[in-house]
Amino acid sequence: MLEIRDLEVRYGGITALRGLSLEVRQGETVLLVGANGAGKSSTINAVIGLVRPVRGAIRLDGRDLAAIPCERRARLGIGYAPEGRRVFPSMTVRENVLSGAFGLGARRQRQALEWLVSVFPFLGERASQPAGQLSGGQQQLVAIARAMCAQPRLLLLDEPFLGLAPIWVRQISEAIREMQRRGTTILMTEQMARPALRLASRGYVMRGGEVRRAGTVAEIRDSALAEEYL
Ligand SMILES: Nc1ncnc2c1ncn2[C@@H]1O[C@H](COP(=O)(O)OP(=O)(O)OP(=O)(O)O)[C@@H](O)[C@H]1O
Repeated sequence: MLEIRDLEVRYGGITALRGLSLEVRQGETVLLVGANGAGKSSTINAVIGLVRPVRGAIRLDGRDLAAIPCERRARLGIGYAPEGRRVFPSMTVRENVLSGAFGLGARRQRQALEWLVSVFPFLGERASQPAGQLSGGQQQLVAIARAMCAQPRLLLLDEPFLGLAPIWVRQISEAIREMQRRGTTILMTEQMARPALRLASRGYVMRGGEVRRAGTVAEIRDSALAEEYL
Protein backbone atom coordinates (compact mmCIF):
# COMPACT_ATOMS: atom_id res chain seq x y z
CA MET A 1 0.00 0.00 0.00
CA LEU A 2 2.83 2.39 0.94
CA GLU A 3 6.16 2.12 -0.78
CA ILE A 4 9.16 4.30 0.03
CA ARG A 5 12.19 4.00 -2.26
CA ASP A 6 15.64 5.48 -1.76
CA LEU A 7 14.42 8.51 0.18
CA GLU A 8 16.78 11.32 1.07
CA VAL A 9 15.69 14.20 3.34
CA ARG A 10 17.91 17.13 4.26
CA TYR A 11 17.49 20.11 6.56
CA GLY A 12 20.09 22.60 5.32
CA GLY A 13 23.42 20.84 5.82
CA ILE A 14 21.96 17.99 7.91
CA THR A 15 21.03 14.77 6.14
CA ALA A 16 18.16 13.16 8.08
CA LEU A 17 17.41 10.24 5.70
CA ARG A 18 20.05 8.57 3.53
CA GLY A 19 18.41 6.42 0.89
CA LEU A 20 15.66 4.93 3.05
CA SER A 21 13.46 2.22 1.54
CA LEU A 22 10.56 0.44 3.18
CA GLU A 23 7.08 -0.84 2.47
CA VAL A 24 3.83 -1.26 4.35
CA ARG A 25 1.35 -3.74 2.96
CA GLN A 26 -2.42 -3.45 3.16
CA GLY A 27 -3.71 -4.24 6.68
CA GLU A 28 -0.26 -4.44 8.29
CA THR A 29 1.01 -2.58 11.35
CA VAL A 30 4.65 -1.69 10.77
CA LEU A 31 6.96 -0.23 13.39
CA LEU A 32 9.90 2.13 12.83
CA VAL A 33 12.10 1.91 15.86
CA GLY A 34 15.26 3.85 16.64
CA ALA A 35 16.95 6.23 19.04
CA ASN A 36 16.63 10.02 19.01
CA GLY A 37 17.58 11.49 15.66
CA ALA A 38 17.41 8.17 13.79
CA GLY A 39 15.07 9.75 11.21
CA LYS A 40 11.71 8.29 12.26
CA SER A 41 9.80 11.61 12.29
CA SER A 42 11.43 12.69 9.03
CA THR A 43 10.08 9.52 7.40
CA ILE A 44 6.53 10.15 8.67
CA ASN A 45 6.73 13.85 7.77
CA ALA A 46 7.81 13.01 4.22
CA VAL A 47 4.83 10.66 3.80
CA ILE A 48 2.36 13.24 5.10
CA GLY A 49 3.98 15.94 2.94
CA LEU A 50 5.38 18.18 5.67
CA VAL A 51 8.93 17.82 4.33
CA ARG A 52 9.98 17.53 0.72
CA PRO A 53 12.57 14.87 -0.04
CA VAL A 54 15.54 15.79 -2.23
CA ARG A 55 15.62 12.29 -3.75
CA GLY A 56 13.54 9.12 -3.85
CA ALA A 57 9.88 8.23 -4.23
CA ILE A 58 6.86 7.70 -1.99
CA ARG A 59 3.96 5.76 -3.51
CA LEU A 60 0.50 5.10 -2.12
CA ASP A 61 -1.28 2.27 -3.96
CA GLY A 62 1.28 2.72 -6.71
CA ARG A 63 0.63 6.46 -7.06
CA ASP A 64 3.59 8.82 -6.67
CA LEU A 65 2.83 11.39 -3.94
CA ALA A 66 5.54 13.91 -4.95
CA ALA A 67 3.19 16.34 -6.68
CA ILE A 68 0.36 15.97 -4.14
CA PRO A 69 0.25 18.66 -1.43
CA CYS A 70 -0.20 17.83 2.25
CA GLU A 71 -3.93 18.63 2.50
CA ARG A 72 -4.77 16.47 -0.54
CA ARG A 73 -2.88 13.53 0.95
CA ALA A 74 -5.38 13.51 3.84
CA ARG A 75 -8.14 13.14 1.24
CA LEU A 76 -6.37 10.12 -0.21
CA GLY A 77 -6.95 8.43 3.16
CA ILE A 78 -3.77 9.22 5.08
CA GLY A 79 -4.33 10.05 8.76
CA TYR A 80 -1.63 11.44 11.05
CA ALA A 81 -1.10 11.88 14.78
CA PRO A 82 2.05 13.95 15.38
CA GLU A 83 4.64 13.46 18.08
CA GLY A 84 4.22 15.46 21.27
CA ARG A 85 0.45 15.69 21.99
CA ARG A 86 -0.32 18.48 19.59
CA VAL A 87 -3.94 19.29 20.37
CA PHE A 88 -5.60 22.67 19.83
CA PRO A 89 -5.47 23.77 23.49
CA SER A 90 -8.34 26.29 23.56
CA MET A 91 -10.71 24.13 21.51
CA THR A 92 -12.87 21.59 23.33
CA VAL A 93 -12.19 17.86 23.25
CA ARG A 94 -15.15 17.38 20.89
CA GLU A 95 -13.94 20.13 18.53
CA ASN A 96 -10.44 18.68 18.53
CA VAL A 97 -11.67 15.21 17.63
CA LEU A 98 -14.05 16.51 14.95
CA SER A 99 -11.36 18.68 13.38
CA GLY A 100 -9.92 15.38 12.09
CA ALA A 101 -13.10 14.74 10.10
CA PHE A 102 -13.35 18.21 8.60
CA GLY A 103 -15.27 18.01 5.31
CA LEU A 104 -16.90 14.63 6.04
CA GLY A 105 -20.43 16.00 6.46
CA ALA A 106 -22.49 16.31 9.64
CA ARG A 107 -23.99 12.82 9.67
CA ARG A 108 -20.69 10.98 9.20
CA GLN A 109 -19.01 13.27 11.73
CA ARG A 110 -21.71 12.42 14.30
CA GLN A 111 -21.33 8.70 13.62
CA ALA A 112 -17.54 8.92 13.93
CA LEU A 113 -17.84 10.81 17.23
CA GLU A 114 -20.34 8.27 18.62
CA TRP A 115 -18.01 5.43 17.67
CA LEU A 116 -14.99 7.11 19.29
CA VAL A 117 -16.91 7.90 22.50
CA SER A 118 -18.08 4.27 22.70
CA VAL A 119 -14.46 3.11 22.40
CA PHE A 120 -13.05 5.78 24.75
CA PRO A 121 -15.75 6.97 27.19
CA PHE A 122 -13.43 9.67 28.55
CA LEU A 123 -13.88 11.57 25.26
CA GLY A 124 -17.60 11.88 26.08
CA GLU A 125 -17.08 12.74 29.73
CA ARG A 126 -14.64 15.55 28.81
CA ALA A 127 -16.31 16.56 25.54
CA SER A 128 -16.83 20.23 26.47
CA GLN A 129 -13.54 20.79 28.27
CA PRO A 130 -10.72 22.72 26.55
CA ALA A 131 -8.17 20.12 25.44
CA GLY A 132 -5.32 22.19 26.89
CA GLN A 133 -6.63 21.41 30.40
CA LEU A 134 -6.20 17.65 30.00
CA SER A 135 -3.27 15.56 31.24
CA GLY A 136 -0.52 14.62 28.79
CA GLY A 137 -1.89 11.10 28.29
CA GLN A 138 -5.41 12.38 27.70
CA GLN A 139 -4.12 14.91 25.17
CA GLN A 140 -2.27 12.19 23.31
CA LEU A 141 -5.45 10.11 23.17
CA VAL A 142 -7.37 13.14 21.80
CA ALA A 143 -4.67 13.56 19.11
CA ILE A 144 -5.03 9.90 18.14
CA ALA A 145 -8.85 10.06 18.20
CA ARG A 146 -8.61 13.11 15.89
CA ALA A 147 -6.55 11.04 13.43
CA MET A 148 -8.99 8.09 13.77
CA CYS A 149 -12.07 10.31 13.25
CA ALA A 150 -11.71 10.46 9.46
CA GLN A 151 -11.27 6.67 9.40
CA PRO A 152 -8.09 6.79 7.32
CA ARG A 153 -6.90 3.82 5.28
CA LEU A 154 -3.32 4.52 6.31
CA LEU A 155 -2.69 5.81 9.84
CA LEU A 156 0.69 7.36 10.70
CA LEU A 157 1.46 7.54 14.42
CA ASP A 158 4.63 9.35 15.51
CA GLU A 159 5.79 8.12 18.94
CA PRO A 160 2.30 7.65 20.39
CA PHE A 161 3.61 6.31 23.72
CA LEU A 162 6.32 8.88 24.39
CA GLY A 163 6.50 9.85 28.07
CA LEU A 164 3.15 8.32 29.02
CA ALA A 165 2.09 6.49 32.19
CA PRO A 166 1.14 2.80 31.78
CA ILE A 167 -2.60 3.53 31.99
CA TRP A 168 -2.37 5.71 28.85
CA VAL A 169 -0.07 3.26 27.10
CA ARG A 170 -2.84 0.66 27.58
CA GLN A 171 -5.59 2.98 26.29
CA ILE A 172 -3.57 4.01 23.25
CA SER A 173 -2.71 0.37 22.55
CA GLU A 174 -6.46 -0.31 22.65
CA ALA A 175 -7.07 2.55 20.16
CA ILE A 176 -4.51 1.03 17.82
CA ARG A 177 -6.11 -2.43 18.15
CA GLU A 178 -9.50 -0.91 17.34
CA MET A 179 -8.07 0.50 14.09
CA GLN A 180 -6.46 -2.87 13.34
CA ARG A 181 -9.85 -4.59 13.77
CA ARG A 182 -11.23 -2.14 11.19
CA GLY A 183 -8.55 -3.17 8.74
CA THR A 184 -6.54 0.07 8.92
CA THR A 185 -2.96 -0.05 7.71
CA ILE A 186 -0.66 1.51 10.31
CA LEU A 187 2.89 2.89 10.25
CA MET A 188 4.09 3.88 13.72
CA THR A 189 7.38 5.07 15.21
CA GLU A 190 8.76 4.45 18.67
CA GLN A 191 11.87 4.81 20.73
CA MET A 192 10.21 2.89 23.52
CA ALA A 193 9.82 -0.31 21.56
CA ARG A 194 8.25 -2.68 24.09
CA PRO A 195 4.53 -1.80 23.90
CA ALA A 196 4.82 -1.04 20.19
CA LEU A 197 6.41 -4.45 19.50
CA ARG A 198 3.26 -6.06 20.89
CA LEU A 199 1.12 -4.27 18.28
CA ALA A 200 3.20 -4.56 15.12
CA SER A 201 3.71 -7.49 12.79
CA ARG A 202 6.87 -6.20 11.10
CA GLY A 203 9.42 -3.53 11.77
CA TYR A 204 12.48 -1.59 10.69
CA VAL A 205 15.29 -0.63 13.04
CA MET A 206 16.65 2.81 12.03
CA ARG A 207 19.88 4.55 12.84
CA GLY A 208 21.54 7.61 11.30
CA GLY A 209 18.83 8.00 8.66
CA GLU A 210 19.15 4.42 7.41
CA VAL A 211 17.45 1.08 7.93
CA ARG A 212 19.80 -1.15 9.92
CA ARG A 213 17.51 -4.15 10.19
CA ALA A 214 14.17 -5.21 8.79
CA GLY A 215 12.01 -8.19 9.56
CA THR A 216 9.17 -9.65 11.57
CA VAL A 217 8.80 -8.39 15.12
CA ALA A 218 10.44 -11.58 16.40
CA GLU A 219 13.37 -11.03 14.03
CA ILE A 220 14.00 -7.40 14.96
CA ARG A 221 13.15 -7.62 18.67
CA ASP A 222 16.72 -7.90 19.97
CA SER A 223 18.15 -5.07 17.88
CA ALA A 224 15.05 -2.94 18.55
CA LEU A 225 15.48 -3.35 22.29
CA ALA A 226 19.21 -2.71 22.03
CA GLU A 227 18.40 0.52 20.15
CA GLU A 228 16.37 1.68 23.15
CA TYR A 229 19.49 1.74 25.28
CA LEU A 230 21.91 3.28 22.78
N1 LIG B 1 13.58 20.94 11.36
C1 LIG B 1 14.82 20.45 11.43
N2 LIG B 1 15.89 21.22 11.21
C2 LIG B 1 17.17 20.73 11.25
N3 LIG B 1 17.45 19.45 11.55
C3 LIG B 1 16.41 18.62 11.80
C4 LIG B 1 15.05 19.07 11.77
N4 LIG B 1 14.25 18.01 12.07
C5 LIG B 1 15.07 16.96 12.29
N5 LIG B 1 16.36 17.32 12.13
C6 LIG B 1 17.53 16.43 12.24
O1 LIG B 1 17.34 15.33 11.38
C7 LIG B 1 17.76 14.12 12.00
C8 LIG B 1 16.62 13.13 12.08
O2 LIG B 1 15.62 13.67 12.97
P1 LIG B 1 14.18 13.00 13.18
O3 LIG B 1 13.36 13.95 14.01
O4 LIG B 1 13.63 12.54 11.89
O5 LIG B 1 14.57 11.73 14.04
P2 LIG B 1 13.69 10.86 15.03
O6 LIG B 1 14.19 9.46 14.88
O7 LIG B 1 12.25 11.09 14.78
O8 LIG B 1 14.11 11.42 16.43
P3 LIG B 1 13.19 11.96 17.64
O9 LIG B 1 12.82 10.74 18.37
O10 LIG B 1 14.14 12.83 18.40
O11 LIG B 1 12.05 12.69 17.02
C9 LIG B 1 18.35 14.52 13.34
O12 LIG B 1 19.72 14.68 13.19
C10 LIG B 1 17.67 15.84 13.63
O13 LIG B 1 18.47 16.64 14.46
